[in-house]
Amino acid sequence: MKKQSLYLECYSGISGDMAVAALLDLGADKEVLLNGLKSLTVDGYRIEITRKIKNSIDACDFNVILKEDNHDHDMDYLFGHEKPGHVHEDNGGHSHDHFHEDNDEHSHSHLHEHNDEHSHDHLHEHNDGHSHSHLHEDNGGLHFGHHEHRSLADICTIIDSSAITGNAKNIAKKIFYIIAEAESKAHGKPVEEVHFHEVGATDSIVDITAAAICLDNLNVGEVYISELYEGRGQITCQHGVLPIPVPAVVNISSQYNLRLHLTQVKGELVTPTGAAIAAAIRTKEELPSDFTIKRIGLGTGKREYEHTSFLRAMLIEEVQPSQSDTLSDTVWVLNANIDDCTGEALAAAMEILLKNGAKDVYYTPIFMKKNRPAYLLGVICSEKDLPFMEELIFTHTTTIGIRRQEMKRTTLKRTFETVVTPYGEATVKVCSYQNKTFYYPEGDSIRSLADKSGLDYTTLYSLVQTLAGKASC
Ligand SMILES: O=C([S-])c1cc(C(=O)S)c[n+]([C@@H]2O[C@H](COP(=O)(O)O)[C@@H](O)[C@H]2O)c1
Ligand code: NI
Repeated sequence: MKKQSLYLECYSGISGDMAVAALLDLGADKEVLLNGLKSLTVDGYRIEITRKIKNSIDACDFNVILKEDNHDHDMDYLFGHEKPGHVHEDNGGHSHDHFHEDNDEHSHSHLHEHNDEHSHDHLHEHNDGHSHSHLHEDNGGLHFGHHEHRSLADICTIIDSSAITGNAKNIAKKIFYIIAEAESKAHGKPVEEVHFHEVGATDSIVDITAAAICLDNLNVGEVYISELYEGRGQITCQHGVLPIPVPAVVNISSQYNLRLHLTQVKGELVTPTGAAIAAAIRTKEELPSDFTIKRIGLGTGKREYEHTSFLRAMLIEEVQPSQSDTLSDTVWVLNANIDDCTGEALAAAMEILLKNGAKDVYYTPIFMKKNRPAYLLGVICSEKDLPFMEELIFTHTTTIGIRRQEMKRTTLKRTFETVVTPYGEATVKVCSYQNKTFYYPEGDSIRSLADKSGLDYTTLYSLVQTLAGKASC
């Protein structure tokens, strides 16, 4: 039986904890996850898996609750900020979420909007006195109290010495490698010298390993990821104030060709860990045009936004091509309004464009500025041919500007058949749609039969169409 595929719909962004929660909700085995995490040589935390209602939508919530004395977070605490999505447990043993609603004046969220009247200046004060780089300078550089400075090699050792499956280990290490690569680029250090703070802390190791265990456990075939919806503004982390998307997210998106979609939401919707998970697990870029949804999982984030924020994971089954009459793809449409080119030159340009791969070329008579009768040139082409088509238009017409637009296209699948008539052979295009079959004789074929036979085009067209229909019965 064909494996089901995973589709992650990141319309509220993606973070490590959202990914784990969505995969658990999708059916990943909780016991396998908890046993796998227990085998990691990291401690000072506990896991909480609960349900949460967000804007009346029920979703799964995955929480890594750090014990107060966990050294990884000494400095976060001192700075008064947190990694997104994780809570500290105070000495009294009860946890408190640092991600309160915006209107909570005691909010300790490290998400800092400069135009937000509830901003917390104490986060900035540290910028003056301390470097916030998460990179550890070995000689005389700044150290963050008892913060652990884990390198990629340290983290790989932790993962390798755990009891999780080989595949889960590889996924977890790949995610960390992608983050290390992005951090290395952001801070100008070789990958081996990147020392993680926030993203190497206990909760990140747990989030990333948990995502890897869950994905492995779901045993999916392909993995599709939607565009990553990202917010805007600035965020304060150990580096100080960073623009959103943060450098690590931008680097990962660029390196792994993840599509970002910028929204008007204030705040960080895509974290480096979330982007790295997306980059590491995606196996195919284009979501199949036809699929059925077998199961849905929703994972919440910890931050509160106006929109209902969750990561939606779906187990999907592609509808096999034979079951569908149509194909879906993307084409580009180029346009230029031309008022100063001769008809002869325009005809030649059309021929050149068609000869060089344009799917279609057309002219529409228009009236344009200054009451000028003119032509609108339209060229349909594939993405790969786009630069060459533009070159040909600039070279062979007088236009000095070309508009372009990407368009989704649905086409009927077609086959070509040869029909034998008393006057020679003709080619017929055959398409099926909703249980009906259509026969479209090729125009050039009919014209050549008309030339040979002396019969008119319409008579020959219906003859060929009838013969094609009969032949297929
Ligand atoms: O600590 C590191 S390495 C770090 C680097 C960057 C860069 O963009 S560079 C950003 N951040 C921010 O820290 C938190 C935690 O991210 P997780 O992926 O671990 O959830 C987040 O706000 C990042 O933007 C940290
Ligand atoms: Ni960084």
